[in-house]
Amino acid sequence: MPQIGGPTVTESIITCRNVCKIFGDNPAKHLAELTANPSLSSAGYVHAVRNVTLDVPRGEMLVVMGLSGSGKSTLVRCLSRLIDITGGTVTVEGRDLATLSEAELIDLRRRKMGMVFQSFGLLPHRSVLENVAFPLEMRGQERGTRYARAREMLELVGLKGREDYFPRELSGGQQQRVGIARSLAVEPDIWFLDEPFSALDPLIRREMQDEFLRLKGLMNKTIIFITHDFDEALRLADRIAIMKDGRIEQCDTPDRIVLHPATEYVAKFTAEIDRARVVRIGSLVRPLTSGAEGGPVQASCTIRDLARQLVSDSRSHIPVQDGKGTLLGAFARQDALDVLLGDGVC
Ligand SMILES: Nc1ncnc2c1ncn2[C@@H]1O[C@H](COP(=O)(O)OP(=O)(O)OP(=O)(O)O)[C@@H](O)[C@H]1O
Repeated sequence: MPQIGGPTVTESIITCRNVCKIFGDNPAKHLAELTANPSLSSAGYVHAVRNVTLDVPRGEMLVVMGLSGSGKSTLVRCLSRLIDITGGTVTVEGRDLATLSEAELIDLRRRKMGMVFQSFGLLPHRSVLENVAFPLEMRGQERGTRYARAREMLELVGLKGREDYFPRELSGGQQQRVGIARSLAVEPDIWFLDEPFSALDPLIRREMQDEFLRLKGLMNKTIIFITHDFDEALRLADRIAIMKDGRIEQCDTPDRIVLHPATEYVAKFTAEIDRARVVRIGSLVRPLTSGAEGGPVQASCTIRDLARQLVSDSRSHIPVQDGKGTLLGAFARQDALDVLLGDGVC
């Protein structure tokens, strides 16, 4: 079955193997004892991340979702070693983060990673312009170049004219936009974004989403993005990882998450989604049947896009082609109608 909208390059930039993060007095000792005796009580400890195994291909937009407290922020902090993991391994471009010295880690973050977290982390005694230019200063860029780039980014996030303000003079949403501008300024290979748009008003939020999609398309960035907003996730994600109690319940394309939920929890979590808006025709493609004739439809269309045609087209099987006009197979009109009408999982 073809994957629609997924990354084209499959080399992993980040890999996690059995990653655990336990908060408490002596988490490493507790993990070792727990491994020897799984029925041991964990009273006094919080298992924020449990046995997460994950490969993030270069260029992927991975969206992490889950209820509050499910471990999203902790997992993302483990991926950049902002916090040390208790068990397992995290590698970035093949380098095990646990083996890096503090200096190597800082260098890796500076050259490769950008981060936007819920707390904005702005420097209070520097102006907005200086805040955005700060990571470029750390990279040794000369003043004129870094200020020009910072101004460009501030305009992008709608803060032109506020360059000389201090963070305390801005609203929460504006401060968040400064944080986003700062992370965009360095064009990192890997972006970690923890609910970056949550304080933005809907119009700016959509513009920022578009900007992310544009940059991602242009530069093959890897983006790991936490959100509570399913619409945002569906707009942005190549894959969505759904977390519960520190575990990843399912990590899959939006199509597969809604059509084939791996667990009851994922089915419940996604129950309210209008599947016809998410599922692309490409995910229903089967080998061509002899009955599939006539004009093909595009694999990238959602079922909602084709609703009108599905109702009036009398063909039982309709051919499907990709963006280059190559015939991929056909889909059964009844399968698409089932999704459109909210009946059963295909
Ligand atoms: N520094 C810490 N010390 C102790 N417990 C922590 C710490 N940081 C996180 N936790 C706990 O780990 C669990 C996962 O927290 P985390 O912040 O990763 O969840 P989340 O899914 O990102 O939540 P939210 O959506 O509310 O941001 C929670 O039970 C939280 O209380």
